[in-house]
Amino acid sequence: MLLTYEAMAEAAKFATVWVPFCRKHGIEPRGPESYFELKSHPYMGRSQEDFVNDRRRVRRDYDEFKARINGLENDIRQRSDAYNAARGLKDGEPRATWMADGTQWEGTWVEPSENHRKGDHAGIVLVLLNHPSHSRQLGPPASADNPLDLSMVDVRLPMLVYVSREKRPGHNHQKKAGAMNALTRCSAVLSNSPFILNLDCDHYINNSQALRAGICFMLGRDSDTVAFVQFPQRFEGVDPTDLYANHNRIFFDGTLRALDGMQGPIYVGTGCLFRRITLYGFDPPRINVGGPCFPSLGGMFAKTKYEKPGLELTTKAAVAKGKHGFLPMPKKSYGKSDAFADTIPMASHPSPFAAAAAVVAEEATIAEAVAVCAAAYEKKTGWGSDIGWVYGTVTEDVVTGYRMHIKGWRSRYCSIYPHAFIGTAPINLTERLFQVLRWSTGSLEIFFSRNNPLFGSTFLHPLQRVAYINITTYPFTAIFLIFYTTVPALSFVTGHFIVQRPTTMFYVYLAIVLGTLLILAVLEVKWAGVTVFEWFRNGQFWMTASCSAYLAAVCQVLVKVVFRRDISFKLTSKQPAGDEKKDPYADLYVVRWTWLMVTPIIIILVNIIGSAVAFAKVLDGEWTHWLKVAGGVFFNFWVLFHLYPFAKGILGRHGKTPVVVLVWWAFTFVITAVLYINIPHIHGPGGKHGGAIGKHGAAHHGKKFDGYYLWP
Ligand SMILES: O=c1ccn([C@@H]2O[C@H](COP(=O)(O)OP(=O)(O)O[C@H]3O[C@H](CO)[C@@H](O)[C@H](O)[C@H]3O)[C@@H](O)[C@H]2O)c(=O)[nH]1
Ligand SMILES: [Mn+2]
Repeated sequence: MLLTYEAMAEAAKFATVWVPFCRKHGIEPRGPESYFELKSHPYMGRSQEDFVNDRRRVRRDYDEFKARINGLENDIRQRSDAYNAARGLKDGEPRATWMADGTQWEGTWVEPSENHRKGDHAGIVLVLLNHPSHSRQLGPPASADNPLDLSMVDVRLPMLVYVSREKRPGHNHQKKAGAMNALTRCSAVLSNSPFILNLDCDHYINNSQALRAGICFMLGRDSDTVAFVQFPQRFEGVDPTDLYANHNRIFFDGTLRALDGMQGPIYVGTGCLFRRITLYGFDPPRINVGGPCFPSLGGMFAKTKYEKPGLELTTKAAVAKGKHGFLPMPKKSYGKSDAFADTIPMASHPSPFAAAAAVVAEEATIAEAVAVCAAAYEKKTGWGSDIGWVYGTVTEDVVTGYRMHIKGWRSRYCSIYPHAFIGTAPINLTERLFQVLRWSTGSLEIFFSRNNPLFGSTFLHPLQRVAYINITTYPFTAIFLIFYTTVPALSFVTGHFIVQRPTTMFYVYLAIVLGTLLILAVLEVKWAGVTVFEWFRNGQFWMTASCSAYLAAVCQVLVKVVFRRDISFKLTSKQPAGDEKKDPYADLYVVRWTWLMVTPIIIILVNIIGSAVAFAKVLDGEWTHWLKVAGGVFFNFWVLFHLYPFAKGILGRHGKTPVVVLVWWAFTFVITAVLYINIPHIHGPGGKHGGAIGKHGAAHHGKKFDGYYLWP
């Protein structure tokens, strides 16, 4: 979109002031919006006058910059109208969108028309900021049109390029994975940096040292086997009590960190630093996937399989094979561009900086960059299967990292404070459920693909394989969970119990399961630094997601596997443009109905009704051993406790009042109990008076007292 391009152009212009200002005064965070919103006193410990003046000046520039951005949409429209009017367009002729320099925009037009609409437009590569020089470049001293004294500050800016890949109807553009692959080729031609940082569009850099921290894991001793460095995802804009566990603390601070002790964390799609050549399908120079916990276990495979592979162009073997001969895949799997293939040996040089000749973005280079973004570029190549981000699943991240791990590459986890990157998360229940539906569907898609971790190569650390099996099968927990959360409550209504009289084995089994859970909980809270409250939130949302989204994912993927139907998805909606000043969490209380909500609602009802019936049966004298019933009722309440955030969510604005959910639940409970007691035919003939009449009733009676246990 032209709007994106012009916004980037404005940002590039503002950066010439902002970046030197940040370097001069050590500003943190580097996002101007977050920086100017800081509550803490910004003057502390800084040489007063110079800083205050600079800050005031930059603040003004920033406000003007924001105003210009907000006006862009209008500017573009007016400018285009003027150009179109000057051209004397007739009715029905397409109304072009015009760039500021008086040329027609090659991408999507404000009024879409042929070749200029979403999914049907040319590829565009526009260089906003060119390569910086290799050496330091000091700025000018203060002057009339440049009030900041930058004579002691390096004013270089990194290269900045706008890329929009070609889109044509009838081509599968492979969503994000396809976008990343096009960008990878494009950047290879333009700059070919040996490392690639990947961030989602809803993320920003919050700690200017993040890149340096990540690179340490790539350049350190013995680090040449590290394929990528994954940072935990952190979010802002999440409601303070994190109703739907958007922060995902257990996953980021427990699971990912634990994986660091084996072969390394999985790739989660954003906040990840890649070694470029791993994306091209290269093998690691050595296999040393042991990690600190189980070195011998991981290292038992072919430790010396690769003695210094021919990664360097300069080795005799590589020279003998020729420039392209040493690629891990036949040259044609990389596509038609020779210019792109030529960049690969450079990127794989062990000391890339020594080898990198300064690339200059001139016309021929840019034409090549456009060519590698063509819609048909990947036809009959290895892109999306053996090279680059992997296609065929909506969670391209997990499978892309997996394919590196099975080659024997390692990955590292890098958590720093202040958080490296910050993104946004969907706080609306429906959005959140759909997000989890997408993740769980994607995971299952991997399980039912050629990338099933059961069959991955033996270079995969054994425990890492277990982790990958977990990551690709977890949605199946839905089936068991639905059973656990409904059958015990239903047993109260029907009077049939699965476990009639608990055996010793039953108790032993129960103790083992509970003990394991407890150990896990202690580990997670003590060692991952997750608070008990966050731990409960994670449990609560796990149950909500499992009985709704996971279940739907299982059904969806089974349909895909059996009927070969493709699954389509929409993006997680970004923060709504509502009145954020009034209530930043307004979206939390918006109720948007979806089928995903049906199962949790049924489970809530079943559990309330189950406990109410049990209660009524005791009151009624039908069951006399009420203490035994209490165990089962407690279990029902335990289920309800987990679904509390969900219940709050579906009540919308009413859910804002804390007790409202409980009032509803109590109401349902009482109504059910009263109905049960007063409508005799519900509980069978003669039930009210001890049920001595029918054979049927009596037969039940004896058993009921023993068996409220339902935990198989
Ligand atoms: O056609 C597409 C779709 C998505 N994206 C990018 O993908 C990102 C992730 O999409 P989002 O809607 O924000 O989904 P989330 O659920 O927040 O994403 C998480 O889960 C995804 C896997 O399902 C990963 O790809 C993401 O990196 C990870 O943050 C977006 O920011 C875009 O940058 C594209 O470039 N093209
Ligand atoms: Mn996102």
